[in-house]
Amino acid sequence: MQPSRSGLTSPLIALTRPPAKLNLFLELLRRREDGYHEIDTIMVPIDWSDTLRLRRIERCGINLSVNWSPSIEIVAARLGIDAKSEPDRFDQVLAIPTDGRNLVHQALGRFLDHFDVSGGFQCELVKSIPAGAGMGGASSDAAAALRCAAQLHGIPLNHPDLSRLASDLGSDVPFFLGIDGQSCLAARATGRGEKVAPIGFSSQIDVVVVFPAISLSTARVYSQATVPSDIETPDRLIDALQGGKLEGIAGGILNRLQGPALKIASQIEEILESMWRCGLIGCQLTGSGSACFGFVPSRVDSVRAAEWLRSQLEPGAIVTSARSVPVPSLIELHQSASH
Ligand SMILES: C[C@](O)(CO)[C@H](O)COP(=O)(O)OP(=O)(O)OC[C@H]1O[C@@H](n2ccc(N)nc2=O)[C@H](O)[C@@H]1O
Ligand SMILES: Nc1ncnc2c1ncn2[C@@H]1O[C@H](COP(=O)(O)OP(=O)(O)OP(=O)(O)O)[C@@H](O)[C@H]1O
Repeated sequence: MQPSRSGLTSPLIALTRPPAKLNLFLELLRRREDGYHEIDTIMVPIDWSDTLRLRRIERCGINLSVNWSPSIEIVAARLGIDAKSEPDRFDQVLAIPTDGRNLVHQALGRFLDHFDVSGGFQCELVKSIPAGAGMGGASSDAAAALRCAAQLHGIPLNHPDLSRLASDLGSDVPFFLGIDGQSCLAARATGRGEKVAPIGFSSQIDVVVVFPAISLSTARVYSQATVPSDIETPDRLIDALQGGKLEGIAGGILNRLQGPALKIASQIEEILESMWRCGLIGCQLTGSGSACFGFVPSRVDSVRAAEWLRSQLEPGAIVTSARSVPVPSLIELHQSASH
């Protein structure tokens, strides 16, 4: 803790903005005995992000608050969900737990146990990334919580135990944690997704992302999927990413979970059709869905395409222009105003 002007100590707040991810490529290699699938996936983080603030407290345990940005009412209105007439749908899409069901709560609990540190954490999470969207929001929040907790306790961010904790929390969490503190704009993940290797790639990618107001369960989508007999590799996509050629990137994408997700939620097909009609290229579902993305050549194009799609799809979907950013997200340290 840092001494304040009054001579008393004032707790530090760690602030970070956990990004969402898009799966540009996702192939299923094998179904394992433990129910997971061996996958080969290429992920890019994007600047559609949540905000997480963490501080140490003397009291044991975790105190987590979750709010939506700009507010739950505004997000619900954009999604066309009415809390009074559709309470179940409202809860399914917008209710985010603040207890041990939240991956941030689990991450911080495991951190406290594993490193056997005293006290607890107070955490404020502001959600912007939709849940059950295939954008890895919960996983990114969990990785951010682990990194902020380590930072506040003076544990090196490349401590190998953090990777183990991340992998135990979920298959997508290690990607957001970063590899040995290196920053990367794209990575290939194998195993069940926990073995992450950065891809040497320095350009930025501009996309439009549409969340169609449906939360899909990752386990359910995987359970409907079939491992193909002809397995594809992401080599063409990796070459195109390294060459910075948009047409090549759009031509190399694949998502083996798109078929099963569309079977569960056929309305995603209409969203993809609108995206193609709008002139986006390489339109595809991300992860286990329900969000979809398409590429554009520049930021100006993504803003323009997002505006047009918004006029067609909102309310009923959230349309956002986004750009690739590096993982892990930066951590800012601030002195808390009160203590
Ligand atoms: C779809 C992706 O987001 C693509 O990046 C990930 O593969 C999912 O990662 P995640 O949300 O972190 O998933 P986990 O929490 O590890 O697993 C949730 C459930 O999804 C299924 N699952 C997940 C990952 C994987 N490689 N194979 C699976 O079959 C399992 O039924 C598992 O019980
Ligand atoms: N921090 C969190 N943010 C959002 N959802 C959370 C969080 N912690 C737990 N959840 C629960 O997890 C589920 C969705 O998680 P998540 O947002 O990771 O799904 P997803 O976007 O489909 O991600 P993935 O790509 O990993 O499958 C919801 O049921 C939600 O209630």
